[in-house]
Amino acid sequence: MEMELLTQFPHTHMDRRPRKRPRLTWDVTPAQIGLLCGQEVGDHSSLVPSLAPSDQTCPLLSAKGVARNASPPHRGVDKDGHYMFAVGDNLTPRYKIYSKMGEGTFGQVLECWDREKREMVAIKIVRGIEKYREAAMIEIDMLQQLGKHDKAGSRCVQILNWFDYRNHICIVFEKLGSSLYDFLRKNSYRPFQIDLVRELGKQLLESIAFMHDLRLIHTDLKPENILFVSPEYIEVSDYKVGSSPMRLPKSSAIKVIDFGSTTNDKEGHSYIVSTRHYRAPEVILGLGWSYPCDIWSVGCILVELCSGEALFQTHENLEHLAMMERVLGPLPQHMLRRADRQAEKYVRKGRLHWPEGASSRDSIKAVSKLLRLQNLVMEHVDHSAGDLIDLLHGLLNYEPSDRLTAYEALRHPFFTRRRRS
Ligand SMILES: Nc1ncnc2c1ncn2[C@@H]1O[C@H](COP(=O)(O)OP(=O)(O)OP(=O)(O)O)[C@@H](O)[C@H]1O
Repeated sequence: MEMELLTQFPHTHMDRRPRKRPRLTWDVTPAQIGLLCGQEVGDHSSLVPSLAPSDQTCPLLSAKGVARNASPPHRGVDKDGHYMFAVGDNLTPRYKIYSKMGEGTFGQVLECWDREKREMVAIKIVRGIEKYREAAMIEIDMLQQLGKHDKAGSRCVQILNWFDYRNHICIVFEKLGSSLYDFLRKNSYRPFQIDLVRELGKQLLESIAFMHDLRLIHTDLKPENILFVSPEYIEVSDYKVGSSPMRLPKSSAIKVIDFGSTTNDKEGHSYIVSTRHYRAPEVILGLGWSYPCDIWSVGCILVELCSGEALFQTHENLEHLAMMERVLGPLPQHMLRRADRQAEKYVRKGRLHWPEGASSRDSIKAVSKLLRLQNLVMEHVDHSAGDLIDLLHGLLNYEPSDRLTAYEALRHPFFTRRRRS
C-alpha cells in the first residue's frame, strides 16, 4: 500500500548539523518535528484555478496510462541524490507531476496537480541525502513559524503540506511565478524601471521587517529567492534597434522563498552565510553577523534590479572587499583591524592589501572598471536617482550597527516621497 512507502523521519540523527550552510545549533526539537510531520498547514485556495488542468483535460497527465491514484513506479535517484521522475507520473497518489520548475542545492521543485485540493502546487523534493534531509527539516520549521504569524500569507511563500516519501522530504508550497533573476535573464538582463524597483524593494523590506520581528534572519536573500506571485506578464516593444520585446510583470506582487538557511537570532553567529555576491563585509571579515546581513543583501539586490547586473561579480574574498571599496569607499579601519584569522591576510598596516595582494592583473582590472555607487545608479536611473543613492548608502553601510534597519529603510524618502504620476 502507498502509505507503507511513507517513512518516518529518523530522529536519531537530529543533533547533526545540516551542511547546506553550516549552523551553530539545531533549532528544531524532535517533539516539534513529531507534531509537524506530514501535517497539512493552513487553508489555502488555488492561485491559478482557471489554469489548473483537471485529470480529464490535461492530455500530458493522462496520456501515459498512469491509473488515477496509483503509486508511481520506483525510479531511484541520480548520482547527486535527486529524485528521478517522469512528467505525468504520480509523485504520490495525491500529487501528479506536471513539470519541473526549478532546481537548487537542496533538490528539485516540481509543478504538481493536487487532486485533493484541485489546485497546482510547487513541491520541493529534497535530495535523499541525510544532510539535505536535516536541513529541509529546519526549513519546514522556519516556514511553519512564518506561516503562523503571516495570516494574510502575503510576505513569504506559504507551506501547504510536507511528507517524507521514499527517503525524500517533500515540501508542498503554493505555486508562484518566475524569480526576479529569471525575469531579468529572460529580458537579456535589461534593468527594471525605477518605479517597479521601488515597488519590489518596498515589499522585500516589508517581508524582512516581518521576519526580523520574529527574530529570524533569512541569510540568503538574492534575486533567485524572490518570486513574483503571478506568472503573468505582458510584452512591450523596446525601442532600441534589434532588441527583443521587454517583459513586464502584470502584477508586481512578490514573495520571499528558500528558508533553508534561515536562522533564529542568537549571539555570536560567525560562520559564512549568504550567496557570494550578496554577502556582507562583516561576514567576509569574520566579525560576526546578525540582522544587518539581510539588509546588505537588499542593497545589492536593488542595485542589480536597476542595472540588470550583479553588483559584486566575484568569487574571491580579497577581490570582493576591493570591489566594495571601489564602489563604496574605504572600509573602516576598526573593521579591518578586527578581521578574524582567516581574513587577516587581506589586511596590511590597517588597510586592505590591494592591489598588492591581487591574484592577477585581470582581477585588478575587474575591480578598477567598477563605477562609484552614485555614478552606477545615475547611469541607469533618471528620476529618483538622488533618493535611491541615499537609500543605498544606508543599506550598504559597512558598519552593521549603523546600517538601516528594514523599518528605517521603509521610512526613507525613496519610498515615502510623493511623486507626480
Ligand atoms: N513556490 C514556488 N513556486 C514556483 N517556483 C518555485 C517555488 N519554490 C521554488 N521555486 C523554483 O525552484 C527554484 C529552487 O528553489 P529553492 O531556492 O527553494 O531551492 P534550493 O535547493 O533551496 O535552492 P538554493 O540552491 O538557492 O539553496 C527557485 O529558484 C524557483 O525557480
